Amino acid sequence: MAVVAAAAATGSTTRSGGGGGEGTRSGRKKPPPPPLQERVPLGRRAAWAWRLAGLAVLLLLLALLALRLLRHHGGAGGDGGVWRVALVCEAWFAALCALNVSAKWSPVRFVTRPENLVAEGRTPSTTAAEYGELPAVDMLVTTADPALEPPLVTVNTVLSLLALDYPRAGERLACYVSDDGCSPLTCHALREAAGFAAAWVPFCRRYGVAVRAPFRYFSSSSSPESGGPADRKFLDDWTFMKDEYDKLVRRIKNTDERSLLRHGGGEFFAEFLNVERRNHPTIVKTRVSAVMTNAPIMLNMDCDMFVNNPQAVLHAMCLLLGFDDEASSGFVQAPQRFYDALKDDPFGNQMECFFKRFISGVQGVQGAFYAGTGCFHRRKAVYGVPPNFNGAEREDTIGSSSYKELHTRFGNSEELNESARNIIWDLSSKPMVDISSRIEVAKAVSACNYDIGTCWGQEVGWVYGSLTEDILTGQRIHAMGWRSVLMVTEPPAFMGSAPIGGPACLTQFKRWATGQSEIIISRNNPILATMFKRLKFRQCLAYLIVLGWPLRAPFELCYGLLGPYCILTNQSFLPKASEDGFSVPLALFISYNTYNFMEYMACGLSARAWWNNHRMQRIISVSAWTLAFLTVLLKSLGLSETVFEVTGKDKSMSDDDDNTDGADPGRFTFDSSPVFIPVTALAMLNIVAVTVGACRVAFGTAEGVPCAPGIGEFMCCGWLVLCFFPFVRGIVWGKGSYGIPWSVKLKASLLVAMFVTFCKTT
Ligand SMILES: O=c1ccn([C@@H]2O[C@H](COP(=O)(O)OP(=O)(O)O[C@H]3O[C@H](CO)[C@@H](O)[C@H](O)[C@H]3O)[C@@H](O)[C@H]2O)c(=O)[nH]1
Repeated sequence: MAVVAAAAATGSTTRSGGGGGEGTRSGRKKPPPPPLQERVPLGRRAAWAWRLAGLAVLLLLLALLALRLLRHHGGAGGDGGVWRVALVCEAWFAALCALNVSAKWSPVRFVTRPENLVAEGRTPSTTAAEYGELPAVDMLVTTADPALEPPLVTVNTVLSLLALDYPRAGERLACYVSDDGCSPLTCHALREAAGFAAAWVPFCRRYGVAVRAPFRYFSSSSSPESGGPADRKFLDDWTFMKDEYDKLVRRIKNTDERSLLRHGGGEFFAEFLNVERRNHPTIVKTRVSAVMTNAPIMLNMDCDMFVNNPQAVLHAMCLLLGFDDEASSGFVQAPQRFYDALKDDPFGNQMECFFKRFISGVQGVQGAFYAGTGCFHRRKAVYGVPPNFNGAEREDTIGSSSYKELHTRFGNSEELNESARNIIWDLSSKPMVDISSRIEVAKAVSACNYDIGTCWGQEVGWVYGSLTEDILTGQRIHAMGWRSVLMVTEPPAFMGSAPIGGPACLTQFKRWATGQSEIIISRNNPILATMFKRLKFRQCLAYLIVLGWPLRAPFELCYGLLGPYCILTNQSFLPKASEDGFSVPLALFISYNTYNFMEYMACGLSARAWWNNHRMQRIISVSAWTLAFLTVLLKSLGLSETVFEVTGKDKSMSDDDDNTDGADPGRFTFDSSPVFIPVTALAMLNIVAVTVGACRVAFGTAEGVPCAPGIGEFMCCGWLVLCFFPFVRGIVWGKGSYGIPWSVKLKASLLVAMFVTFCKTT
């Protein structure tokens, strides 16, 4: 792992201590300060309408379960076996639905008032001192692979962070970049960017630039809007900055990695070159920044997430400082938003409805989940300190039990222990005169074996043991008794790139699901955290929904197989149209989809976005979640290991010629990965089943064999064929990356043949 520590905006290498104060307070009586945030619950009527709609779907699911229990022989044409399988799957769906109703029961949002951070009577544009003592923030950017994450992407993120609006930003904001790829190119690019930042940051602040990632700023208009002589200076500055940025881009692109290695990649890079790459989040995000700047607040960013709202930190401060009780905001998470997002979310990965409906609901319980990027943490929460920890334990003198405890928790570095003590007991640290004097200490604490015999990775720092370390770490913070807040701003605080294309999207979903299953089967699962710690019961239920994604795979797969199985074996698992019970599954199908559709409408999304997300849910559960489920099963048997496959970021930024392939970026693409086999097989199977069923309807009666499956089974198969349409197209007429490779088709056909044989023998 390589670490580059970049001093903040003005290039200053000094900073004051990170006092976590809530502004200066004088002794004389003053009216209460204006609020920094406002809690806005959903209107009563709207809230009840959603609750009742959710309950209606749940009741219909329960009615279907009751129907199955009453008619356990499966009605006409059923052998009872398929009804029992359907009963188990539907019981699972009902449980999930109940969890969802609970999670969305009391949605809340918070409105932030950064203008009130300024002392009364002043305008937001006044000098830094008028903001009082706002806490320092360490901003931590991670990158891992210079090929998948071009250095220019990281550079833009860093530049946008350095240019944030914050009082005394030069002293109070520090930016760290960790590179698990140990790339000299990334290191070199950052050093080049540091020079550019010296001009870029003042330019952004002087002209109030809205988006401070240069690639976005300069791409939004080919020339600045100017209205006359008054803008002449701006025009000159703009042209200068554009030229400088173009030069920076050229310098970064034209750098040859070998020559960098020959001539040495810079002293910081050399210093950290030998540090092992593993468990980057805890090592770099917490330990290195702790011994250097030790800000009480930490902002975590993926390398492709640039600042889209220059006041993002001020908004976050409203939520970190604006509650009477610090426990209300252990961390503040901004929703993930994506720039140049494809229209109507064809890959179902923009998660707008998820954040607006589900996370807003969870916010009414114990708070938003930690989503890995765009999150402001209190450092003490990351250190595993419970909220309002008071100082009965303040005996921090050498030799006392708390001193020994610090060593056990944080390891043997005196500097790290001192910084931890300052954070835990809210003491202000001495100003850091020269952060470069801490290089040796930083190297010592960044060693992977520094963890041994300490609580790092378990009770302190980011938690090890899952590919989704973000959810796990957030859950641990909640289990300490902290709450969290979703920070919704206009414009959105941060923006990143969402992967496009089938392989990248399904790989990401598979990785997430693998990490989630790792949590659920471990001793870190939310049920234990509720039983033995302070995770609220309903928050635990909300965690179970998300962590249980991969566990849904076997149920969805079984349910998806029931339709074809019944048609192929001439049975039914749903009541016939002529039977009384038919109205129950029909009403369920209509009400579930209407409820879901209305959620998308309420979020201001299109009908197409709803359909794309619905379709992708079916595809993901059968493909990515099924594979994740199997991966974790093999891992728990000791037969395989899980690996973090990094998501490719926006290459168009650094590789202009690379983007010629994407004629239709919204169209599903394929490769020979095993993740495509299950859906391909299921798509084929459903087509076979519908064809066989149609033949039986047409010719079966003439031969005296009545057709047992009814309209329900045909609808199930037809619906799945519609959901899997991108695969059907890929099987039948897709060309190049739009077509499913023969190897996948062959393996899928083999599975279909096996299933049909199985149907024949039963
Ligand atoms: O060994 C590694 C692997 C990844 N990363 C960085 O981690 C971040 C997230 O990786 P990415 O491949 O972009 O994963 P995503 O699925 O897009 O990220 C989401 O999911 C991750 C796992 O839950 C979280 O860590 C992220 O913050 C969250 O945005 C990126 O900046 C990477 O450079 C490393 O630093 N070291």
